[in-house]
Amino acid sequence: MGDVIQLEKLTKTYGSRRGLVELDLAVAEGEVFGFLGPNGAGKSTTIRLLLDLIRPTSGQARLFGRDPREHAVELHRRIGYLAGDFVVNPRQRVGECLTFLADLRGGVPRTRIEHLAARLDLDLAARIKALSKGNRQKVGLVQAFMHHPDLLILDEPTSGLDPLVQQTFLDLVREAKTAGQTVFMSSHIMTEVEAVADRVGIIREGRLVALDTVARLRDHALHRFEITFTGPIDQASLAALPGISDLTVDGPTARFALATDPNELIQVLARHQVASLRASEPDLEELFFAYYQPAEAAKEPSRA
Ligand SMILES: Nc1ncnc2c1ncn2[C@@H]1O[C@H](COP(=O)(O)OP(=O)(O)OP(=O)(O)O)[C@@H](O)[C@H]1O
Repeated sequence: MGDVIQLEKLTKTYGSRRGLVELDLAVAEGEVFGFLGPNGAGKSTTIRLLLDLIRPTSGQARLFGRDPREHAVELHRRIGYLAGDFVVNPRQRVGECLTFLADLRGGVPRTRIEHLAARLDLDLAARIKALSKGNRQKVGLVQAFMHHPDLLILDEPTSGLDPLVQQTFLDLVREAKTAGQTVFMSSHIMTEVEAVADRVGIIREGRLVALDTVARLRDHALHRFEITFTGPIDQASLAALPGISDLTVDGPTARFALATDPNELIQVLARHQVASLRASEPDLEELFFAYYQPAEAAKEPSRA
């Protein structure tokens, strides 16, 4: 399988302002890629460059091996795009608007639109201007998914959606993946991306600061432990464990976080009597926030 998205040293400056700095990235066919970062990190800039809505200052983007500028019409037919600031004619009814957008893409069976609208609990008869932000976002989702595009590019797709509809959205992404479609979605929420993405890129201040599979990120994330001993606690052995942080001892109970695998911890525990042990799921949100810190703070050694 080839790469659907290839970015080479993609750079965008807005006057003297940084937008995106030398982004190298490849997204494979059939992959769900989560593009994470705080507000102003450069996610929308990347997406607009991909779609040739803005032009790079230097570097290049390729979609399906083609230049988005030279092959815009052909490429846009293969893409479902949800803009971060999705806007449509407010005077239209939802159904009218979606039929119009479907016709622009060569037609979509009415049943497909009805099916997606029903799953997202979207009223096709409502006027766009009467819709809440969340319901407008649903219109954006239907138009992005309805024509079964080879590539879905979704900028903050769950923005404004209630939790139930967010779950339906995640189901749609899983179904797209099963059907072999490629998904590139931006977000500032780790948990939603973690639930569906194969790989995650974290962008901060225009630069890619982490790129890995969700599985490997999870391996590197902090595991929190709470261990109650029956005898005295050997605090020195615990404190000497590689990757340990936040160690506190409260009577017979020690609490700490571990950024490595637990093998050495197990060796320490084997020398003691343990009454109970609790380990929490690795917290990717914490890892993510470690990458989120502003550049100065990030120079401090990070637990992640
Ligand atoms: N048209 C523009 N003119 C000037 N600066 C811009 C423009 N668009 C974006 N920027 C700047 O580029 C940087 C990246 O913005 P971008 O919108 O790509 O971030 P983002 O990660 O999508 O954030 P958000 O979630 O807030 O949309 C920010 O500093 C932003 O102020």
